[in-house]
Amino acid sequence: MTITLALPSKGRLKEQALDVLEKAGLKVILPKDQRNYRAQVEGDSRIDILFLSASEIARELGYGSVDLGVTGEDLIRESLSSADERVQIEARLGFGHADVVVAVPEVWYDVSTMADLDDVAAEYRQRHGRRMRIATKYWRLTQQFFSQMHGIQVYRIVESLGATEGAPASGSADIIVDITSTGSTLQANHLKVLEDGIILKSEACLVSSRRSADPAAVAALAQRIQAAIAHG
Ligand SMILES: Nc1ncnc2c1ncn2[C@@H]1O[C@H](COP(=O)(O)OP(=O)(O)OP(=O)(O)O)[C@@H](O)[C@H]1O
Ligand SMILES: O=P(O)(O)OC[C@H]1O[C@H](OP(=O)(O)OP(=O)(O)O)[C@H](O)[C@@H]1O
Repeated sequence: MTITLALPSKGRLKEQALDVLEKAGLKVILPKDQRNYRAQVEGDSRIDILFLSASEIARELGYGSVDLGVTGEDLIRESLSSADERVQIEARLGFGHADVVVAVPEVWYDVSTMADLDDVAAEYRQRHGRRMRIATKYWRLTQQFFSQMHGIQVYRIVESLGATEGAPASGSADIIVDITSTGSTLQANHLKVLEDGIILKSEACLVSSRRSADPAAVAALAQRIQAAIAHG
């Protein structure tokens, strides 16, 4: 039986994911044709490597169609309901660090906490004739954080698939929930993170599916990678 291990096909997580595997003695033989999304590990035919986008990896782990994968924790928690019942985080990999945060315009001088934002949201309709709008691609994390954790119910999510930080200035939303690492994109767009507005501190993780057909083999492979990380 083979194990399917999914790796990011592009973007910021790809190279470091390959490096981690190499440290564990798993050298991925990259296909000559960049559009071929399958690969093998040198000297080990029991592992099938599949290159997918980081968010697809999260979804496929949830379905159980891949056994093990490397992706951001933000994408795991956003893409899967009851994530902990469907997947297990086997290791935090020490790269791809980024926080999912609530940010508001810097000029909202009276707003520095979620409690302040709750006050604003409550008054918003009266003042502006509509609900406060939040631009994000993180629907699930936003709803959990606002509604369940902070009891804020009066808002509307405006889906944003890119350049989210530009939404308040362009007028398509009032505030945002997005990922930040250096903070420079927020700063350039005159947005500030609320003091208690960190929803999730994310990093790249090695994640296993709880629906795998061969849990013992998956656990053994995960452990091999964990051991390599532990030994630097
Ligand atoms: N500065 C950053 N901005 C965005 N994502 C970051 C940053 N630093 C680390 N990450 C992590 O990288 C992930 C995005 O990875 P990548 O850029 O490869 O994906 P993508 O091309 O946006 O993926 P997809 O096509 O699946 O949406 C984020 O979800 C997060 O876990
Ligand atoms: O805090 P910072 O270091 O400024 O990083 C945060 C920004 O980086 C990402 O966008 P990116 O430009 O990489 O494009 P993306 O939307 O395709 O991820 C992310 O969506 C933020 O906008």
